This record gives sequence, structure tokens and C-alpha cells, in this order.
Amino acid sequence: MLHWGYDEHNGPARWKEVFPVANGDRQSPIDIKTEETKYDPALPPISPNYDPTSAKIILNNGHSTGVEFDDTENKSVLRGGPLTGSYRLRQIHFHWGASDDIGSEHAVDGKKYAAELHVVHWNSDKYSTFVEAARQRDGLAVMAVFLKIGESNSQLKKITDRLDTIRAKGKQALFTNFDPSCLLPHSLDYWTYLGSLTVPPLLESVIWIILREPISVSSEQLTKFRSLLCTAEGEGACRMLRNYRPPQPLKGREVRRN
Ligand SMILES: COc1ccc(N2C[C@H](O)c3cc(S(N)(=O)=O)sc3S2(=O)=O)cc1
Ligand SMILES: [Zn+2]
Repeated sequence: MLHWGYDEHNGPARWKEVFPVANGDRQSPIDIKTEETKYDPALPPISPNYDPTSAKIILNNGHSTGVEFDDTENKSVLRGGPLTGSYRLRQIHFHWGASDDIGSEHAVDGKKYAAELHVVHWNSDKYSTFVEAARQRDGLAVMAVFLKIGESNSQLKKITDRLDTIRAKGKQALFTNFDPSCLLPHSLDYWTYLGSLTVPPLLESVIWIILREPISVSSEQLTKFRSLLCTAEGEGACRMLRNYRPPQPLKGREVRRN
């Protein structure tokens, strides 16, 4: 396998050849069986506090698109929920499929949404860099939001309207004055479990916080994601039609809800 991706020759089924942790005990995503989740009265609300001036750039990294934030100080953090201390906002990105009936990474009772937003944070109380935190069991916290096909999402439009300026892999553009809270649903009720990055190197360092209420996305907005390229300018154009990893074995893990 050359470079990992989501096609037959380099997709999730083959990642274990280069990243053996793909068969580990706390891999993500998972299918959340709601009947088996455990209500935990001790779980407090999650508390995102983001400063819009933290936003820096919007980019196409070849396997997703998203916004990167200035994480050189504690300006935008996530606290509460299952977290101890504060986790610093690093980036947001999306996962989607080749058609509207698939695309999310996590599933709920076997149901997949059209797409999934990930808001990535790292434990800046205990670790000094993202890369160091990404190697620790409690190093990362990713908040996931499901995108359900429906009305066009006016907040998401701020991102989908810029995708034609970053079509090729490696392209980026200035993107500031953006608070990702605008993409969160009304309710911050969540499920939480211990898992991993869903992209190589699949590090088992993520505390997952999955919001139970989805936000909307229109079919036209999703089409814009699928028009992104996973190849750089001048390379043979290959469209980013899908970039989700399928659900992985739970291996005895507990999924709690607040
Ligand atoms: C150590 O090598 C890494 C360096 C950087 C990254 N990043 C970019 C990825 O898009 C990506 C995907 C994540 S997901 N789907 O939430 O598990 S988290 C994340 S990232 O911002 O950390 C990942 C590993
Ligand atoms: Zn992700």
C-alpha cells in the first residue's frame, strides 16, 4: 500500500498492514447501540468556549477538509463532560460518503448519517504539544456532530462556499473570525466512550464526545464536499467522494450518556 486513503487499494481494510493498531482494543468509530449505553448521572454538561479570532485557515489535506485554529495558547477550549481539565481546540474537519445515505463514521443503532463533523482538541493542561498529546491515553478529545440531510445549513455555508478555492490537496486559504460553536445543535446531550483517531496513525488517544442531536446539511452542500480532490494540482485528478472509516469492534467498552 503506497499512501493510505479510502479506495479499494489503500482503504480502511488495508490500513492494518502499515498501522497494526487498526486491530487494537479501543478503535473508532463504533456503532452506538443506544439500548446498551449507560446513563451516568455524574456526567456534567460539556462546555465549549471558543474565541472566533482563533480561526486561521481552511485547508484540503488530501483526505478531508477543515479549519485549523491557533493552538499556541488557551484561547479556545472544551471543558466539562467526561473531561478532566481543559482541552485546547486544534481543528475541525468533516467525513462524508459518495451518496447521501452513507457518510458518517459513527452509527446509531446501525443507522448512518450523511456526514459527520469532528471538533478536535488536545489536553493542554497535561501535555505541551498536540503531537505529544496524540500519543497519550487522555491526550485528545474529539466532539462529533452528525449531519442529517435536509435544509441547507446557513452556518455550514461559510465553509462550503469556500471549497472551490481549495479544490486540490495541499491548498489552503485564510479563514478567520469563525466560532465553530455555530455548527453545534441546540442540545449538547452526548454519548461518550474511549477510542482512537479514525485516520492513520489510528492512535488510541481520543476521548469521544458524540452529540445526540444532528445538524442539517443539504444535498447540494454535500455535493460541494465531493468535488474536492485528493490529489494535488498537476496530478491526475481524483475526487474525494468518500472519507469515512466503518464502525470497529467495541471489544467490551462502555458507552455512557449524560
Ligand atoms: C499524529 O498524526 C496526526 C497528525 C494530524 C492529524 N490530524 C488531521 C486528521 O484530519 C485528523 C483526523 C481526526 S479524527 N477523524 O477525529 O480521528 S483527528 C485529526 S488531526 O487534526 O489530529 C492526525 C494525526
Ligand atoms: Zn474525523
